Amino acid sequence: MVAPRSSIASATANHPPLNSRKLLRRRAVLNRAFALTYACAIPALFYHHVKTLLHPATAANAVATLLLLLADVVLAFMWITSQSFRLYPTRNEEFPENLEKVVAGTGGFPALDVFICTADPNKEPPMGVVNTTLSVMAYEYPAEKLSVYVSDDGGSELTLFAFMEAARFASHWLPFCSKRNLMDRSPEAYFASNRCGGTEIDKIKMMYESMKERVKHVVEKGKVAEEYIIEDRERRALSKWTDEFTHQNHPAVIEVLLDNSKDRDITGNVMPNLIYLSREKSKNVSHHFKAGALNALLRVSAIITNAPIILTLDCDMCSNDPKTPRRALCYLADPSTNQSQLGYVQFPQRFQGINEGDIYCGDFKRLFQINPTGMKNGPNYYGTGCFFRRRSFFGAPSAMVPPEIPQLSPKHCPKGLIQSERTLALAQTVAACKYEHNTNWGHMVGFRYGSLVEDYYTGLKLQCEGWRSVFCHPERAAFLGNAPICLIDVLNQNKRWAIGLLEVAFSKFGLITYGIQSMGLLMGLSYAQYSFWPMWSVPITVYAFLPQIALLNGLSIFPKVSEPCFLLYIFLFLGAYAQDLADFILAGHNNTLRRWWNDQRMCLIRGVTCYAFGTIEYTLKSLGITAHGFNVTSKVLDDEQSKKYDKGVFEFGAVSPMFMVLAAAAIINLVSLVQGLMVAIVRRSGGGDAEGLVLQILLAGFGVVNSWPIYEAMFMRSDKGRMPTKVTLVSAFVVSVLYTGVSLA
Ligand SMILES: O=c1ccn([C@@H]2O[C@H](COP(=O)(O)OP(=O)(O)O[C@H]3O[C@H](CO)[C@@H](O)[C@H](O)[C@H]3O)[C@@H](O)[C@H]2O)c(=O)[nH]1
Ligand SMILES: [Mn+2]
Repeated sequence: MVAPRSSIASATANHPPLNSRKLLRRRAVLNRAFALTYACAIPALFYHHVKTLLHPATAANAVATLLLLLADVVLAFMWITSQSFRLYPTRNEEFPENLEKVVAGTGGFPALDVFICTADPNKEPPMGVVNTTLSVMAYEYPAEKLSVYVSDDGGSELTLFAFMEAARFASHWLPFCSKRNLMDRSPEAYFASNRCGGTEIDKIKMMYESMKERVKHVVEKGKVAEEYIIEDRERRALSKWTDEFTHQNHPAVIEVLLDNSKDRDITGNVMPNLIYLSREKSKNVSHHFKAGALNALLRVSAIITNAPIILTLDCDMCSNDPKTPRRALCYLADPSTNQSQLGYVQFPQRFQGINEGDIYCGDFKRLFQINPTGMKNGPNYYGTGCFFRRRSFFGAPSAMVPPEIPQLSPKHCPKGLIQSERTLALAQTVAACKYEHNTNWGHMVGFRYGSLVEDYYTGLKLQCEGWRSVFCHPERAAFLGNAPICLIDVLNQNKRWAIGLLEVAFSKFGLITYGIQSMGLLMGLSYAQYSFWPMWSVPITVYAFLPQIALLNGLSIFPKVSEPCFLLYIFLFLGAYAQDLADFILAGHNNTLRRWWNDQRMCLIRGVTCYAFGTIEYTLKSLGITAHGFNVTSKVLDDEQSKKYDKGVFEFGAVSPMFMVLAAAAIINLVSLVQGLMVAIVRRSGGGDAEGLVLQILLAGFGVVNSWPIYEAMFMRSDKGRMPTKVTLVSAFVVSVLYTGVSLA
């Protein structure tokens, strides 16, 4: 990529520009000035802590200061690493209208292989996967260059059946989309916007509904009934599901559902390839979750089409703009950028169906939209919505690591029909579960193994090898996915991320020194910010409990109002919050104050729940005590839950230890606020002063305001989503034990 100096457009004498990259100067200057000021305040805080530690008033004060010091060290570390996202804020722009002219000179559009992963027909309804698939098959891209591969880790005949139906429907749907020049090319999204009228629309809508009905029926029955099977080849494919076939133990299944060398849509036009793959599974062989699925896709697609460009998608990430591949090519096919180093183009994860206030921070704006604009060598990989150069999976830009057989090399040109016996037999071999034994797959080649966040880990390794990336963030979302709408699902997803990030943090590649050496200071810090992300649990937990317990005991642990350090605390707190708010508002897309407030609340909630529990689970796993897997997030939309979510009501309902800690934090903040205010009033009326308690009272007040939905769920609601009584009782008990324990000490 071009260096981020000022605005640089990619035009040369020979062709019009395809992209430009602009440094946001004013924002950069403001961020840098603020960073400098803040950086002076942090040592002052540590000076204050050390001074207190050297002359503590009581033993309790010494312990409290030590814990505060620990919390503040982590906060300072997080602050330093987060600056790496703020010093070079940039904005990229693409000019897809110029693309055709440019690629015409270089042999036309490159072939594109799309990978879609699904893992469980119960949590990921096949109709959802079908919609994602249809939306990308309908891309405005030469159909003879486009192949869509669906990986089914659930090994489910139900999913295969849904795709047989989808292949038939596609022959009507694709010409319908291009004739009407639709933007929404996922049928569900298109019909949901209620466009009725016109016999043609009614006809195709009926066709879609009847397909949906059949798939729904088959999924409900859990079996494909004979009457649903139309062609012989479908019967043959489905007959692979014998009694011995289970999702953990089965041979590889590869079905070419559409073949662009012969299949045509109803208007006689070529259709893209559509290939179903369920890699071989055996209980005794580790399959490396999604990374394993993607590597199987890399190999099988290499044998069949071997396109130089690859798009990876999660099963719920529908295309929302048919021109997206062209946008990605504005970078990947730009003759004026340094082609030999650009590894991937990442689009942000954006979501549909988020409620108005975004109560669970489903948007993850900082992670998916704000931070990537500031990463110097380009964003990390987010697992979905990312266009890769196939070559980037085979070693550094300058030193290719060849695969074990030449047919898998990115340089290889597959010959012959994609359905020839030889091709399919080789594809079957590379989809075998033992195929990777004694090869470089997962380590030097392909998506990387060893972390539950295979996306983050793979991006890190690619960038360490010298690949660069680009963040492409058009106004209209390129893809739209589903965010979980139930608090426990959100927390479990984030817990999985926390565990995966720690797996990277404590590997050789997670070391900050390694990152800095390979990618430079700022990129090293950016990646460190993420891999140590779960450490947020330390300061958040300390600040959620410690000052409050001290307040309950009338113990002052922060400076008095009249001391200069009081202002220091106020500046550090308000400064960080104000900057976060400014970043949020400037990022656009539903940037309301309310959303920001809910976003910061979720940070606090995650701090005492999933980050803390993720750290514990990671530790237990490292000690060999427990094991953990990839717990797929449910994409099923329960009607009642959706309604509640749309109203912005928090959903607790589950008896989870995470909720116990959360409830305990909420209770202790409330109780300590009340007690603190009473103590302050008593002291003042007795002629004394309560200046030393002011910061603690303010903090408890902040905790209480943030905990409002938790109090409601504990004391004011009677619906299924309220906090289970058991959780409330256990946490109240924990708080009283803490209180008595500390007051006795
Ligand atoms: O063994 C597995 C497990 C998962 N998946 C697929 O992986 C995708 C992501 O799974 P999901 O449960 O939706 O996880 P999220 O936490 O929502 O996903 C985020 O985090 C993951 C890493 O934990 C990344 O892989 C994703 O791209 C990223 O969107 C889905 O399409 C699954 O079907 C598989 O193919 N095989
Ligand atoms: Mn997901």
